[in-house]
Amino acid sequence: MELDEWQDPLLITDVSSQQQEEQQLSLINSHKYYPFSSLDVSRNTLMGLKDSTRCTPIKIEEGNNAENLKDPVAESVINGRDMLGFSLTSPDLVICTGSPDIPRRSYGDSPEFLKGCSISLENGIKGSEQPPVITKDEDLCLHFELPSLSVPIVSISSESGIQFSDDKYSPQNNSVEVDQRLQLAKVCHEKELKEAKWPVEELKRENELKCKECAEAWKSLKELQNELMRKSMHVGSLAFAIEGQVKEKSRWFSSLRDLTRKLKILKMDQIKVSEEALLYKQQLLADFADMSSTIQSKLKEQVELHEDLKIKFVKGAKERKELYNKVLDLKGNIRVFCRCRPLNAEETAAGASMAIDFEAAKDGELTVKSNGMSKKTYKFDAIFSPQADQAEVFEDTAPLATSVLDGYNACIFAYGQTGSGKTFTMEGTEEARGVNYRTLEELFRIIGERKNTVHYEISVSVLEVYNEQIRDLLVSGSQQGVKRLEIKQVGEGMHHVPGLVEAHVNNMTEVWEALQTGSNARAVGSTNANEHSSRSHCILCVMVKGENLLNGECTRSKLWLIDLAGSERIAKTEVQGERLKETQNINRSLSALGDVISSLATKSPHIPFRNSKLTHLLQDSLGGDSKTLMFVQISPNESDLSETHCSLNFASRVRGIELGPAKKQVDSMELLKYKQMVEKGKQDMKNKDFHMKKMEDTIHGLDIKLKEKDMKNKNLQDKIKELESQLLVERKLARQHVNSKIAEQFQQQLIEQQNEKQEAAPMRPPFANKISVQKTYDENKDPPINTTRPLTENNFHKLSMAPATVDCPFKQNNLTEKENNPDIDEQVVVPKRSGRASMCPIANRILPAPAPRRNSLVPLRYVAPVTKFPPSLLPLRSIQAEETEDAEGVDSKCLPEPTSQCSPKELKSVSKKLNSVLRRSLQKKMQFKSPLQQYIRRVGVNVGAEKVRVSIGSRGRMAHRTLLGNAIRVPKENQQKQRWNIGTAARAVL
Ligand SMILES: Nc1ncnc2c1ncn2[C@@H]1O[C@H](COP(=O)(O)OP(=O)(O)OP(=O)(O)O)[C@@H](O)[C@H]1O
Repeated sequence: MELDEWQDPLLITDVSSQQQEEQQLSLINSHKYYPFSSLDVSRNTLMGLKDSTRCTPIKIEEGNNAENLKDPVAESVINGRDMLGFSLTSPDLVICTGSPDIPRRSYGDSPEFLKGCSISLENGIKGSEQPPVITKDEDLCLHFELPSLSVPIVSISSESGIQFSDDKYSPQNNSVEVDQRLQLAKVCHEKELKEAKWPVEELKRENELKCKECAEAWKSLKELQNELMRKSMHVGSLAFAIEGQVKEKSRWFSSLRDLTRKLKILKMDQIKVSEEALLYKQQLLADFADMSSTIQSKLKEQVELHEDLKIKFVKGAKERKELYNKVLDLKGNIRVFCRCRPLNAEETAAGASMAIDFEAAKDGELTVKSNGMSKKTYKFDAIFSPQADQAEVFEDTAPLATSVLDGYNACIFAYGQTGSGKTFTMEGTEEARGVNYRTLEELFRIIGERKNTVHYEISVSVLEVYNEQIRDLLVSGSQQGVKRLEIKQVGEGMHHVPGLVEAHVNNMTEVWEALQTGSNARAVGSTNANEHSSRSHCILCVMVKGENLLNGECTRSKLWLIDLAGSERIAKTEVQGERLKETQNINRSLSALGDVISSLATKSPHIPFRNSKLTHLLQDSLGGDSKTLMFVQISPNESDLSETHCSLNFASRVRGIELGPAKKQVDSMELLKYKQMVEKGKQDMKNKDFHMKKMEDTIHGLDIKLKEKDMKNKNLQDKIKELESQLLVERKLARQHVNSKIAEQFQQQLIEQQNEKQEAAPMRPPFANKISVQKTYDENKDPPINTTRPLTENNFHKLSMAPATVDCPFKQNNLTEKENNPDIDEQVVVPKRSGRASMCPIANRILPAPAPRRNSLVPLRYVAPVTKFPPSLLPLRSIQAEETEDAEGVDSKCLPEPTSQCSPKELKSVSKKLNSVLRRSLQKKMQFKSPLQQYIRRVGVNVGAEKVRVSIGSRGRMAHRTLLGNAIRVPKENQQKQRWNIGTAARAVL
């Protein structure tokens, strides 16, 4: 038989020859085609593989049998290769086949497949009652030729079934029938044995698969356990965060408590301060009234006292003036001081001798030598020797300045021969100021002393009488002579020169400038007697306006300071021309002065004042209402004795003149007095108003302070209210956040549970239908896998993931209502849906009993459900006992109701409600910006972990924690059993 004939259909007609076998093997090795493998008759094993494109040839080797060949076949099957295998052992023909059209798993069903197609040689080779099912479309004709066993070639066809290909193999023709029958019997036994082993093998195989599935389940269980651990750790972290929030909350509460305490203290202080301010205000008003009356009375007394003092002062001043004037009057109306100049250098050089004796000068007497005659003694008011300086001279002159400021007219003039020192005495030099300067200086000094009582105005005029003409020396030279100055009488006993410049002076600097101006403009000339002889009468008029601030008395007085021109003998001085004329005018005016003095001395009814300009100007001073002082200047030189005697005689006559009492020059005194009194009254009223205003300002300031304190208190109260409202809002937000977190976890668990179910359905065979397998395990004493063991070993039960944990999300509005209305009775809320995620894929989800409302994140204690889970599918079975024991301390009202009490319809509705609550919770969570961010931003105010209500704020009560409703404090022993410490607030477990 050619090998090519085997290709299609494959047919082994003679496999007995070694040559053919080798050829087949060679063909197999060459992969050209694949026969039904080789045939090893001695070993009664035949294995063939078909379909060169999809089957892997299996070489039959010595020792292989059908059982041994199972593994490679199985391996081949596992590798996904379709095969068609046959196994023939003993005379029985056992056909194990598979085709590309038969699924791989049908391999295990091959006995079913071959049922009815077994061939027994014992009662003759015949076909089965039902031909083998070969689903391949094409006819498959298999021919087995077993020459060694004289096994007929079997042809298997989809149409005809098994047929013997040759009649020579019929039983009738078999020569070794007995042996074969024995062998066939043996084979039959073996076949039966094999058939008995086959299910065992299948069961083993299935056992292995189940083991693998169990391993996978164990692995998934491990993963679930790890996931559960992660969740637990996450819950722990959440609890830790909540603990932090609780601490933060307690800190807030403590700070709020401090603020409340401080506010209370501030309120008390404010009330105290308000009361004090009110008392102070009332006292102040009373004091103010008392003080005002006291001030009024004191003021009145002071005013009266002031008036008395003023009157007394005025009276005293008046008396002083009168006394002083009386003294002056006693001393004489015209006082005469005699001053002798020292010998000048020329005279000293010429050997002139002193003609005047000043031994009795202190007594006002001097003795003058006379030519061949006895000495003559003159008596004057004061005698100043050549050694007397300017200050000493002015010392006795100063009282006149006081009289001028008191309102009296005064006149000081210097008389004497030329060169005797008149100008020196009146004007002086820069180093030695004269009477003019010193008198004005004294005036300003006294004005300074009296500035609080009397207001003075000083003005000066400087003029000269030169050649019987009045010249204003304060007018510049170009304007001199433009206007003729005349003396006019402006009132009784008052003469004035209209047009005369009156320079207002406020200090000595201005006085000095005016004096210098006048001195520079004065007409001087050189004579034999004096190099700088004054050729005119120089007059400094000081006008004083005084206003007594106390009594309003006004005075207007004048002080005449006159430096007369020097009298001289024309023959002696030998003047001529203009100087002669000047001298004549000077002598004429001095003669007129002498006449006036004589008239005054003789009390003539007519006083020839108007005989000269000089006497006309001095009329007010010499007329009787003035105080007059004359300096008679004399020369000590013997050669000037005659002039000295003339001067002293003239002075003696002047000294004898009685001018009468001086008259005070009062100016509109009454009117000014009343005016001053009105002003004084106004000033007093102003002072009183000022004091009243000051008092009102003080009261107003106190009122402002009181209002500020009220405002501060109000602000503090507003802040506390704001903090309270903020705390309430944050507590609500935090509670919503926690609830949404729990709802999210629960939803996640449900989703994972559903996913696990969906994944487990196609992958796993129906375990429920394989209970028999379990029994097989029991029979084989193969210990089943205890799925609860890992959980027990890990002590997972202590995490207490109780079913009631998922009950938190529902009734969120009730939480808020209850939070805001703690008086509402706690109502037992039927959970919408409760349950736990089952870790067993084939276990039905069993709804737990309705749990009470949950307000805490603390994992609730596990309560054993009434519904019994299959023992092998309850990994928490060992936990239940412990948790039940732990739950003994919990109020029985808090325990969930048995599930058996809920009908399926109720459970369905509860489940729907729970889903809706979860969905709303998730939606709320989605609407939140970020609860964690809010928590971080709001510095962690914890809420929800405990039903706590804190009363703070305006009532001033101390904040305290109050357990509401059915909140129960867990004993410390049970708290310590908990592995998680989630703060004080979490100890209240519902
Ligand atoms: N008491 C004195 N001590 C020192 N020197 C004096 C004194 N009196 C006058 N003399 C000097 O004598 C000189 C003449 O004085 P003064 O010019 O004052 O005289 P007089 O009387 O004003 O002369 P006349 O009338 O010509 O103006 C001056 O140089 C002056 O310094």
